[in-house]
Amino acid sequence: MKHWKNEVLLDPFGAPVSQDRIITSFPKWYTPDACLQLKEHFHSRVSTACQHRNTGTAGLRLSKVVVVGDLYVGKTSLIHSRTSADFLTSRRLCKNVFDRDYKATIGVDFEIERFEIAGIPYSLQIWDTAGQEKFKCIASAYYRGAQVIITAFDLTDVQTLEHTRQWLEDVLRENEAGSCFIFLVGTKKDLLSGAACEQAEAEAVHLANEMQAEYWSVSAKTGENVKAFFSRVAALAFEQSVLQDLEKRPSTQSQVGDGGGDLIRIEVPKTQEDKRPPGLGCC
Ligand SMILES: Nc1nc2c(ncn2[C@@H]2O[C@H](COP(=O)(O)OP(=O)(O)OP(=O)(O)O)[C@@H](O)[C@H]2O)c(=O)[nH]1
Ligand SMILES: [Mg+2]
Repeated sequence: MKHWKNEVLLDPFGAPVSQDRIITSFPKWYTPDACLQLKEHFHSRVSTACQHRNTGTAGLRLSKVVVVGDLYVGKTSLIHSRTSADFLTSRRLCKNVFDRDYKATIGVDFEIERFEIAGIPYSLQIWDTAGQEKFKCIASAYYRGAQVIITAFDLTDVQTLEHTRQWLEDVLRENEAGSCFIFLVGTKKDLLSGAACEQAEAEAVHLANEMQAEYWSVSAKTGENVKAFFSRVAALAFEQSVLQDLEKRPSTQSQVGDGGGDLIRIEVPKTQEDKRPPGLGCC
């Protein structure tokens, strides 16, 4: 059983999240050719636990997301971007401001992104790392305890795609094998179209399968797929957290109830299939 090393509990009575961070149904993948899970609904045990407000500490926890990739690929812009057709005025995912000029990240930075998933508050702690070689040793000190790894590359620069393999290896070295959800994200989709875009995506999907990663193409400039992508990340991480919380309860039987009145008891299956880390080979 994995316990997230950076586990931090949040105030359950924080301010409500904005409407667009409310996730009620399981968000879909970008392409079925490179996705972590092809299902369209939350796991039945997770749905039941959410309905009965019996998600344990999962709803109070921060899940760590580490974003890596070459310099200038657009990691910071992706983290801060939200859907908007206006590059200048688009509200950022976390900060609600936008700066079109390049400002290299120095070492690391992080943002907390709050969601409400199936009625339960849930937060991602998104670590934005520097792509510049000279900051690598600082950034790598923060790789440990990642539940999600996002390896980003620039769709217009094939070299940055080739480097994602090394970035992933570096993060995986600091984490338990098979314990992380891995995403490969092609950025700056607005700069490519037609055959060039299809070609870049095909190469990325191929690599994503080798990396056992889920593939997404996004644009921080137009906001295309940004919200859908982070919703997908949040939902997968949330579901895994709830399932782990249910599993780590004292017996193999979990109580599902609202803390008062009658309780329904459900069997928590303990099959090999059930224990497999959901980040790998689920398609
Ligand atoms: N056209 C376009 N430009 C983008 C997009 N995303 C980022 N950029 C630009 O790409 C440049 C680099 O973006 P950053 O987000 O700072 O890149 P980074 O990966 O964080 O770079 P480091 O912090 O040095 O590792 C900036 O000038 C952004 O405005 C995008 O979706 N489309
Ligand atoms: Mg940056």
